[in-house]
Amino acid sequence: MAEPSTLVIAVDGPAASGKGTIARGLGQHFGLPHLDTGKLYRAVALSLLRWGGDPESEFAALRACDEVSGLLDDPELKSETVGGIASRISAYPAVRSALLERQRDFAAQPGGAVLDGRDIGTVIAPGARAKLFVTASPEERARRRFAELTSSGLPVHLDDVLIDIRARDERDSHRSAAPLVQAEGAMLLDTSAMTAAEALAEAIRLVESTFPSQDL
Ligand SMILES: Nc1ncnc2c1ncn2[C@@H]1O[C@H](COP(=O)(O)OP(=O)(O)OP(=O)(O)O)[C@@H](O)[C@H]1O
Ligand SMILES: Nc1ccn([C@@H]2O[C@H](COP(=O)(O)O)[C@@H](O)[C@H]2O)c(=O)n1
Repeated sequence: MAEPSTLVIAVDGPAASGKGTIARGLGQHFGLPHLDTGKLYRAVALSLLRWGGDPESEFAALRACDEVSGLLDDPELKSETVGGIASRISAYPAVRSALLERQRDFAAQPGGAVLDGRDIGTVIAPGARAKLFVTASPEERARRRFAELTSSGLPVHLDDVLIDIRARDERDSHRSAAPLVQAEGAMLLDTSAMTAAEALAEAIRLVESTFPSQDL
């Protein structure tokens, strides 16, 4: 199989499904730059939080988009508070439009790129060569998020994490602007019963299945 010269890989899926781990691994495997697009929405949320803007105001959230670049490496991006606000402000069409060009430019790099998020295969890079929709049961995703948060020393309860995961799924899947759906042509990867290494190996296999066969 010949590896295509331009390889854009779109990885979408719900919260804590493991899409970021897979997308990062695909980037390393295929030598492609990777963008976690959730960070952009989290940065808008963090900017809003620090400035004291109202997450209920689309106008305030749009203003917060100006501050994204300086916040992308901030450790507070990972907090559940920021993630919750991100899932609210990401429903605003004005916020999605403000972040669109940056993501499309990343996807258009020579050679290709890997992007993960909620609307990569539907809106950002609908022409991507390989599209994956990564999922896992809400209970398994809650366990993974719980383990991640507790290992960072954050005191959380598993039940609360599950409630949060379900609320996030509901908001991300039912908003009118770029809802989370399996894109046309996206290959489903359910990682519920897989280790992270098994999930990456399967993702690599699925991406390689889209390569053109080389004539011998
Ligand atoms: N197959 C797996 N089995 C167990 N744990 C996993 C697996 N895949 C990822 N994880 C762990 O689950 C947590 C969430 O994974 P990851 O950050 O990749 O998910 P995500 O879908 O990108 O999350 P989000 O975008 O909502 O932040 C991480 O701690 C990661 O190490
Ligand atoms: N392409 C994307 C990426 C993310 N979002 C929203 O941001 C929230 C945080 O994302 P994480 O992947 O870091 O959990 C998420 O809940 C989505 O609402 C988005 O809309 N589109």
